[in-house]
Amino acid sequence: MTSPRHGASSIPALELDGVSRRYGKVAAATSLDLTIGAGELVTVIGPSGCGKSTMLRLIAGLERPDAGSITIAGETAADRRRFQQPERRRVGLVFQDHALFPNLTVGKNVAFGLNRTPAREREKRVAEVLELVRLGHLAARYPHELSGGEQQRVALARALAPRPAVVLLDEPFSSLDETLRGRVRADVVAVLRETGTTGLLVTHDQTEALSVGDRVVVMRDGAIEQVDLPEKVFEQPATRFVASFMGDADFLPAHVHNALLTCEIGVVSTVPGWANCDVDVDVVLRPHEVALSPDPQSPARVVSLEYRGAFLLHHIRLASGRTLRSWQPHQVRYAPGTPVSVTVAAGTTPTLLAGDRAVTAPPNGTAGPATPSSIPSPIATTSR
Ligand SMILES: Nc1ncnc2c1ncn2[C@@H]1O[C@H](COP(=O)(O)OP(=O)(O)OP(=O)(O)O)[C@@H](O)[C@H]1O
Repeated sequence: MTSPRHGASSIPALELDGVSRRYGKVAAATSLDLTIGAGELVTVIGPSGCGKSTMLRLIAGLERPDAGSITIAGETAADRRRFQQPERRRVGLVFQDHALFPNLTVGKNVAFGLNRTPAREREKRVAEVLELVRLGHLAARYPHELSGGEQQRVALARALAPRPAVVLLDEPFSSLDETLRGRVRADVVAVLRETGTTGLLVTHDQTEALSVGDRVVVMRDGAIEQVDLPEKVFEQPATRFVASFMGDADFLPAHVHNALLTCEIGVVSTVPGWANCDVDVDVVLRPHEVALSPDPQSPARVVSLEYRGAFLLHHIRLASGRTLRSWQPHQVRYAPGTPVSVTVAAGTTPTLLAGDRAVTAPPNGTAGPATPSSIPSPIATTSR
């Protein structure tokens, strides 16, 4: 979703500038740079231990950065000299485990962060945010009398009540079962969007990261690998790691010569700006970009099938022994052992890698700008 957000102001809701944090030998955050506009919803994803929670804890003021600065709605929250305590930061928190006070009613839980607000105004605000999450009728209940999804909506209401500049959500849906998860996610995202709230949401789920975020932050080993629109992160990954982490990806050694990208399965595409070069790269191919057709002459073989519900993932071994994966619809099922010709699907604009980084110009810089042009129609590229 990339809809423009109302309530947007020109002051970023959040700015991280060179933020670093170590725990002994572990670099949990390394020179993080990130600017989030008011009203934006940004998702953060990366392998376990890559520093996602550390980033949120630094923003919330639960950790001090070793270096760099954090600015929330134009106010310095942390830098070399200053450190604002968590309760003074305009940040709301929503965790996986809801973290509601069990001995307080829903209404009192939501009122908790409003202790400096006059009583009448506090009551009004509690009623308002509970209405927003459609739980006004449950204000007198205790947390244990609510479902998991309702508890998470209360946690969101509590986070929103003091009108924070940014809400940090740390895997807010991961304790919910699959069915409930989708519903609660839709509810929470709708509330964030309706209220124009800026959000930073950590998730382990790639589909969630891509579908919920206006932009996606991909982290690895304490550093940000890429911050981009969801479609860019998926279709134009900046690194080999992002390509393989955000969805299935296979890599084949390839060569660009006279603006033609070729690899073991034949001509992949043209690369217009690479006219004068002769370079080795790797090409990234995702299963939906790999087309198959039975061909008794081909040395490529289907080695196994994986039923993925919406499609059948075919694992193919090429003549070199390298493997590729190809999505096929249900009615197409090539049994293991079937010889198949392998081509790149029409319209594919593949990512090229030099080493571990994506390149859009020849690595040696000898030619002009270059993005592989998509293939207008299938090119006969039987793997031999
Ligand atoms: N208080 C701490 N003391 C020492 N090491 C820590 C501390 N907190 C985090 N770490 C380490 O810092 C690194 C980043 O941890 P962090 O919890 O931020 O990762 P994460 O991406 O949120 O992981 P997960 O997805 O598993 O929750 C890890 O190596 C972790 O072991």
